[in-house]
Amino acid sequence: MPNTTTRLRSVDSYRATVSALVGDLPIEHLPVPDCLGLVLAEDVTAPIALPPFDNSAMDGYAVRSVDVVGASEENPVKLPVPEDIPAGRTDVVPLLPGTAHRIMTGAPLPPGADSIVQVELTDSGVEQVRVFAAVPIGTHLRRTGEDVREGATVLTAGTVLGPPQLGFLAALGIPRLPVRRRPRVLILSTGTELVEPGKPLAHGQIYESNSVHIAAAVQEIGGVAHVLRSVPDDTDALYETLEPHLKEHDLLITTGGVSAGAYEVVKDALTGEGVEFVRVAVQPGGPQGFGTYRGLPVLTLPGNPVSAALSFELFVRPALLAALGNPQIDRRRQRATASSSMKSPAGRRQYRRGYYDAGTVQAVPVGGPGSHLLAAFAQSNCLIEIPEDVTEVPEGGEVDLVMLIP
Ligand SMILES: Nc1nc2c(c(=O)[nH]1)N[C@H]1C(S)=C(S)[C@@H](COP(=O)(O)OP(=O)(O)OC[C@H]3O[C@@H](n4cnc5c(N)ncnc54)[C@H](O)[C@@H]3O)O[C@H]1N2
Ligand code: MOO
Repeated sequence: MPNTTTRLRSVDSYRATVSALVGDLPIEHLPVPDCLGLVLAEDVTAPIALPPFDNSAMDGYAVRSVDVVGASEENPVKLPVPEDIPAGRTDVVPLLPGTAHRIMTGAPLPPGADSIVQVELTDSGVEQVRVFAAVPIGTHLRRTGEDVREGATVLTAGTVLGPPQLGFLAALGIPRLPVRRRPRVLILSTGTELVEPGKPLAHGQIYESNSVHIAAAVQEIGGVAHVLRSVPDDTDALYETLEPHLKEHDLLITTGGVSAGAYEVVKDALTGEGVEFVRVAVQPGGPQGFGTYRGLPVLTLPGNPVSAALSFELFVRPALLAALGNPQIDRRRQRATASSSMKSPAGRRQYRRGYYDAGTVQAVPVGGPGSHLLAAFAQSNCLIEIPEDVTEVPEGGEVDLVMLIP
């Protein structure tokens, strides 16, 4: 009897299943430059103040403001210049009343000085200097702790580390950061018809593309992708290919071989080996599998390229982001009006590829619902989400979008 009674899992419950399978990644202390895109696992306090010492914001002369009162082009004030203080000078050279030290940007302010006269307002003298303008106290000074006080909490756990955060933490002299380890994801495509790009295609063969998409998507969220050579529809080939790699990874993602045909290599190889095959109420992306194969968490995605990509987007991406400690696991959403009508199967949440036009606030469906339409996906900037209980969206109807761009 045909198996038409398999219970469909809801999108939300399957998301939770995948997140629980992936779990949290362990915390490790990584060199700051290696942390781009990772997430702080603990709060960071400032080990030093920034700036760490009072210093000059300009190339010029450190003076006491009272010594240059009344200075002008016509009546310059002449001061002897006993010291030159380039940036990086570490000894302390106090300023005596009635003198000026030549000083460069970033050099420590000499005790006794309270202002900087920038070089453009002087004759640039070396032994002595003529100052052509008065400066109020505090001119062109950068004060200790003005940016950060020593001991202050400067970034909190959950902060995503981009270039500004990494540069700032380096400025504090912090060499390593507590972050959750990058997920190491093993990727295996299956299908006898698959050929590596660059090689000739025979009739009936296609280029393997799922692993390229999935690996890029893993890397985009901070993971490390390890792509295996694709395997034909042969369970022994699948076991042998996986065997050497089961230990050093956090997750295995396979694509293909999970539906109802005669050669379902992933289903055949992993049924009874800790992997459960289910159907999710989503289109594309219905046939899914999850479990643990010999200690390694596994997600088996359907082979159709858009189905595999959407499965990653809907289930794997949020799970990996959560595993990394990222508080922002969902894409930005947007309301829009549909530029044309769309049909959707009853009881399934459909994701159509779309183009969101911010000017007209319209969502334009790109291509049809078919899960082989790769060009349409590549030309999209959003997914149009059609809920389970909606079978038709009329032209001009309101839709929710999942934005694929920031
Ligand atoms: N009788 C039924 N047939 C199908 C059903 C079903 O319920 N009953 N479900 C359909 C749905 S929905 C999907 S999705 C696919 C999933 O099938 P598989 O996971 O077994 O995937 P394959 O059959 O191996 O491949 C499907 C399709 O995708 C191409 N493909 C596969 N891997 C790659 C790759 N790495 N790169 C590029 N393209 C790939 C493959 O050539 C096929 O065209 O099953 C439906 N059928
Ligand atoms: O549900 Mo399949 O994943 O449409 O293509």
